[in-house]
Amino acid sequence: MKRLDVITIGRSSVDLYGAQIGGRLEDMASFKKYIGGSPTNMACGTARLGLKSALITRVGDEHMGRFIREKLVAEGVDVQGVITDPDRLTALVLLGVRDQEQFPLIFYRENCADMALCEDDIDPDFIASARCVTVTGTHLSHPKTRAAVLKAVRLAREAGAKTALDIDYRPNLWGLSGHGDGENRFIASDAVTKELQATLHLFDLIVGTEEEFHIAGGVTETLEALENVRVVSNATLVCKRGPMGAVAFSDRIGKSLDDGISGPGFAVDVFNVLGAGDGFMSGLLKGWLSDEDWEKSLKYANACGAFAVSRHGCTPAYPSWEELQFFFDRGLKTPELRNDAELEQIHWSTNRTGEWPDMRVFAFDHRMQLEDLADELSVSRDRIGPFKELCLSTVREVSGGKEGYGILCDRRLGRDALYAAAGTGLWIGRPVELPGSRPLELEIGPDLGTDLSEWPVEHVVKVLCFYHPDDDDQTKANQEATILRLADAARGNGLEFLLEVIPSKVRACDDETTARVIERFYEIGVYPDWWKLEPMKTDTAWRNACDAIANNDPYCRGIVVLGLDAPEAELVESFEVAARFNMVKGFAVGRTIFIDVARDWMQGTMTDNQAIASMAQKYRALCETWDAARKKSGGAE
Ligand SMILES: Nc1ncnc2c1ncn2[C@@H]1O[C@H](COP(=O)(O)OP(=O)(O)OP(=O)(O)O)[C@@H](O)[C@H]1O
Ligand SMILES: O=C(O)C[C@@H](O)[C@H](O)C(=O)CO
Repeated sequence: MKRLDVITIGRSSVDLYGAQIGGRLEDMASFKKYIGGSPTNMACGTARLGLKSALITRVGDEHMGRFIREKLVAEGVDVQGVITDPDRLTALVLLGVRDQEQFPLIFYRENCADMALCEDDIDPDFIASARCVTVTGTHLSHPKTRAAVLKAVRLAREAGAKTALDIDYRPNLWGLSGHGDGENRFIASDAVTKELQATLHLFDLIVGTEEEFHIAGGVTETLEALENVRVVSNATLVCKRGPMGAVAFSDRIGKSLDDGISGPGFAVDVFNVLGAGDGFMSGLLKGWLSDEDWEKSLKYANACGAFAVSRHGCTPAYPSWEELQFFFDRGLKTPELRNDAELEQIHWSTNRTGEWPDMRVFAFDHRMQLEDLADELSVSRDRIGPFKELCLSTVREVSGGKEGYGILCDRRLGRDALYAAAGTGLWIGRPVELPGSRPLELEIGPDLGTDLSEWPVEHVVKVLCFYHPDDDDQTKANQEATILRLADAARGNGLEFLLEVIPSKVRACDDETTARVIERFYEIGVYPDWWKLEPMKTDTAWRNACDAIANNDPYCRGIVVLGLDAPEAELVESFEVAARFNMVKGFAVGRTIFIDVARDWMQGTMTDNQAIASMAQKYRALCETWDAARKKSGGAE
């Protein structure tokens, strides 16, 4: 049994995708940053479909190289074969969606890292660990990279693995056109045909568009080109036909393209054609390597290609396996897949990266309470920011760099702590509500989307709403509209969303109350990544709440229990009940940890180190209590 299903090999880049649609690249004002490059896209696309994938490439020893590596890891791609080149820069691609057909594109690949890939980079043991090696055409364009790729293919064949080629013809990358012509997909060239034909016998599967078979076959008539390829290769040939889907020829090429095994395309609205081929190949590999027949493999491939054309970006568009199944089961509802709310929710929640099975969150996003305290003590409110930095130091000391810890911190008073926490591995939630407001008002805005567009993607949008299902209709409608707008803005900016509800501050609650709140928010279309719920006293109340979430959003990340300034003994008791439910991932507690310390430190009767030590002791004790409660429950439900 081999460890890996597929190794893809070749180029990797950062795709800087124009955020505006329908304009010239000259006029793009902002760019979204994605991983890119055909084999990189395929490694990610196949991993999403559940294959064990790896990539062989080179990236630069800088931020963009690290971005590619980290993103691949997050997507579940094995990066053993991703080499950091000490001298060269990671490749970049700048591109835009001009219209449904055109995507002006500039390759920044002068002497780039992935073109330094060489034979020594190919480790025979690594190649032997995979069931398939997949190559894309660009790296056949240069003697050094070609030697590396062909070594990998040869080793794969010797080890009994399958081999696949996506012709992936980019004339610009064969030196046939200038910098301004990156999007050109076909320039006839005998030299390219010759290079390609010399390798085609090495593959079991060859995939290309009609134009790509034209370059491989050396003629611009598709059937004749396929025949020419068949002369030099026994591979199954899969010819992509855009909206018409694709056709596979396992042996003889017939008299018409329809004589092959045809897989029809899906009738979707075209938003962005670039990257469809890599999505297609991901689906095809999933089918082929799962021993599905060509009909089924083409169905996977065409669906993945359709997802790609109907969304922004290449890899961000590709579906997860759960999403693909859902699409096949439910069927196409609207040709604009990116506007299919049900599908988008599954896309978002099943492709979200990072795991948070344990959440030990120190919440110090309090604003009103700390301002009141400073005023009461007649000390400057300027002391609050530095105090929040001590809170952050406390978390870092207790976590010791381990996973499963986090903070809730605001920007208005806690900017330095908030910024310092980025990139440390902590989970970071950031509040947006106007403290104490009811009906809910937000501290950001009024144009939420613009405000959130400035947030780092690792910040989770946290909102606290004092909401009770028995509120009057006006209050409910008002609060729901605000939450809905916020949830949309968070999603639109690629940010996770945490919804905290505290019904008990409004009126009496029973075992159904929290579950009713949860049901209502799903009913209006709010799907929080996280729920922050107050401690409930009974198993029944927790079970009702967890069921309400599981029934509406099986992919929800989970719940954190809040503290409400409860004494430690009470928290311990509430943790024990909550920890019996697997959906509860941990706690987010604040004042129980910091309020006494804040008072002493602000008055000047406690040093920084004493403050950290005292808070660390309380926070650590809570972490231990949570861990013990979790362990005792045995993760029961
Ligand atoms: N308009 C469309 N409607 C539905 N599906 C499409 C459409 N265009 C492409 N696809 C799907 O994507 C597959 C690949 O598309 P295409 O032939 O454009 O690949 P490509 O040119 O290799 O893409 P890339 O831009 O990644 O190089 C098609 O075979 C089909 O399954
Ligand atoms: O190579 C391109 O056309 C641009 C890439 O950056 C993109 O990610 C891609 O490889 C699409 O096939």
